[in-house]
Amino acid sequence: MDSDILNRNETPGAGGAETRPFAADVAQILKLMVHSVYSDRDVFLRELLSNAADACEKLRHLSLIDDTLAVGAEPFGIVIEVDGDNGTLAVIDNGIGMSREELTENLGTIARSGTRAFVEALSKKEDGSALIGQFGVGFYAAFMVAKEVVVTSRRAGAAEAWTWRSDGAGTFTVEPAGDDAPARGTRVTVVLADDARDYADAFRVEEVVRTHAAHIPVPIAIRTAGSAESRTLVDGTALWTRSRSSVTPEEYAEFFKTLAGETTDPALTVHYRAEGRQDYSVLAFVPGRTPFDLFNPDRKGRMKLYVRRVFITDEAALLPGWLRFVRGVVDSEDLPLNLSREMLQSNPLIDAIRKGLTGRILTELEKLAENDAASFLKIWDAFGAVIKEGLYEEPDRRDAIFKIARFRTTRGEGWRTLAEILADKKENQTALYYVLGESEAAVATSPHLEGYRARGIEVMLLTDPVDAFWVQTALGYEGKPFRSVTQGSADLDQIPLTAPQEGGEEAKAGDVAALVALVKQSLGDKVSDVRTSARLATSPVCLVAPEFGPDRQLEKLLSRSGEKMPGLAPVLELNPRHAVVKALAAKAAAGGAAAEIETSARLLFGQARILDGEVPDDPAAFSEALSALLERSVGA
Ligand SMILES: Nc1ncnc2c1ncn2[C@@H]1O[C@H](COP(=O)(O)OP(=O)(O)OP(=O)(O)O)[C@@H](O)[C@H]1O
Repeated sequence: MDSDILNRNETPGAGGAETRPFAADVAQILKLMVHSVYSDRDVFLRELLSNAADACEKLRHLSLIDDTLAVGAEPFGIVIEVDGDNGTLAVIDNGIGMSREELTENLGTIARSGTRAFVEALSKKEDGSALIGQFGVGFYAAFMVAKEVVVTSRRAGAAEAWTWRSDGAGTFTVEPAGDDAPARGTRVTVVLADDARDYADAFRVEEVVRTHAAHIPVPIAIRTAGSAESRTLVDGTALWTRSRSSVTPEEYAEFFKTLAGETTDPALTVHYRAEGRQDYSVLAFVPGRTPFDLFNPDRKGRMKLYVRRVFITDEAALLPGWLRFVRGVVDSEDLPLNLSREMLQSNPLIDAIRKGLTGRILTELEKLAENDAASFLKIWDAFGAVIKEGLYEEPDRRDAIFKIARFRTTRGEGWRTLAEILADKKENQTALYYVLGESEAAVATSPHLEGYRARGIEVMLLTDPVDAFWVQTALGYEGKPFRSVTQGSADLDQIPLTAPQEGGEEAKAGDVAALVALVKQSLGDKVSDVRTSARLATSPVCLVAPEFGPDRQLEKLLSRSGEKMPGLAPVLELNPRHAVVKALAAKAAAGGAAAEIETSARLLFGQARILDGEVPDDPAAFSEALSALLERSVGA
C-alpha cells in the first residue's frame, strides 16, 4: 500500500466526492491495459467473476465463524447484467463488499506480490502486452474494454455504500453511493469502449463465461437490463467434488485456466480423494509453462484450502516450497472452519495433508515419466530446477526425487536418469561425476573433463544454481558418491582409457618431480599444491579445488552473492603428457633454467585461470610475460 497516497487527505468532508491519483505502479498497469493490443480481451470478465466469487466465498466463510454477520436466506451468487442500449456490462455479487477505505486501498494501489512482480516484469520488457496473459492482473483488466469503470459496494453489515469510479487515466473518485447500491456486496459496471460493445450482448457474454469461468464455485446467472428474468450459466458446483470419470479433460483444463489465470492447458492433472485417517479431495495441476515469478523469493505455494466446500485461504502450506509451481485445491472434511493463522502454520492435520499430497504428486510425476516421457520432460524442463531444491530441503524425499530427476551429461543425448548414468558406469568407476557451471556450453569445454572423456566416463553437466547446493548434501546414489571433476585428486588411474591418450608417453617421473617443485616455489601461496594429473588430455594445466575444499564453482557462486568462503588456494594440476610440460620437466631436471621456468609457471597459472572463466590474477604481469614469449617465438 502506498501510504503517501492514503494519508493525503483530499476528502472534502463526509459525504462528498473525493478524487485521488492512482499509485504509480497501478497507473503503469492501467496505461498498458488501455493501450493494450492483447488479443484475448475476454479474460477481463474472468477476472471480474473470480473477484466476485472470492467475495462470496470470503463472506460465506466469515459468516460461519462470526455470528454478527448474518447473511440471510438469499444464496450466494453472481449476476451479470448486460445493457446493449447503454453499452454496459455489470458484474454483481452479494459477497463481502468493500468499505470506503477498502475501495481506495484495493482499487487504487497494488498489494499483492503477484501484481507487483508483474509491474517489475513490465519495466524490464519492452512489449508489455505479451506479458498480460501470464498474469492474473485482476480488476485492472477491465480497463482493456472500458471507457469507464464504476464500482458500487456495500460492505456486509454496513449501513452506507460507496461508489468508486475511474476512466483509468490517472485518478479515481470515491463518493457516497446512490439508492441503487446493492443491499450487500459489489456491482462492477463496465462502461464499454466503442470497440468492445459486443460484451453487452448476452450470447457473446455467455460464450466467454463458458470458456473462461465455467468452473467458478459460485453460481453465475445472466440477465438483460430492465428484465426481471435471469438465466443460470454456471451452477457453482465444485468440480473437485465430482468423480474423476465424470469430468472431461476440457473441463479440467478450463478449471485450471480459471484458477491459475493461465492461457495454456495444464501439463499434469491430479484428482483424487483421500480417505482414512483424514478425508479430503485434491484437484491439483502442474502448469504447462514456467510462471514468471517462480524464483521470486516471495512466491508462496498456490494451493487453495477449502473446508467442506468453503474457501478458507490460499496461504496454507499445503505443499513444500519445491513444489510451489503446483496449482489447485484441497478440500478437507476434517479441519475446523475457524482456522487461525497460527493453526495454519502448525497444524498436524495440514502437515499430514502436505505429506500425503507431496507423495502423491511425486508418484504421479513418476508415472507420467514412465508412460509419457515427452510430457514429463516438458515439466522437467520448466520446473526441474525447482524440484531439485527438494533434494536438500527434504532429505526424506531425496530417493523419490532422484527417481524422476533428469540430467544433461557429456554424452549429449538429451536427458538422462541417474539409473541410466549408473548403469553405464565404467570399470572401476567409484563415483558419479559432475561438473558445475553456468551453461552447458561453458562446462562442456572445461579442461577438467578431458581425462573423463578419454575414458568414456559420463559426466553430469549441472548448470542450475541449485545444483551446487544439493550435490554437497546428497550422500550419493545407490552407494556411489557424487564427485566434482574439479575437486580433489582425479583418481582416474584405475579406469582404463577408451581413446588413445594424446601426447604419447608421459614425462619421466623424476623430471616431473623437479618441475613440480620449481613451479610450486614460483607460485608461492597462490596455489595450495602443484601435482600431475590424469584429469587432463589435451590441455597442459588446470585448477582444481583442494581435497577437502568446496567446489570452485560453488565458491564462485557464493562470492557473487556476497558470501565469502574461507579462501583455500586452488591446486594446479599439470598434464605430464603435454609437450610443454614435458619440455619444461626436462629443463627442470637438467637445472639452470629457473628463470624460464618461473615465467612459464606464471603463464601456465594464468592460462589455467582463463580456462576456468577467470582473468589471470595479475593481468599486467601475465600480459608482459606473454609478450616476451611471443617476441622470442617470432624472433622479434
Ligand atoms: N467484487 C469484489 N468484492 C469485494 N472485493 C473485491 C471485489 N473485486 C475486487 N475486490 C478487492 O480488490 C482487490 C484487488 O483485486 P484484483 O483483482 O486487482 O487483485 P486480486 O484479486 O487480489 O489478485 P489477482 O486477481 O491477481 O488474483 C481484491 O483483492 C479484493 O480485496
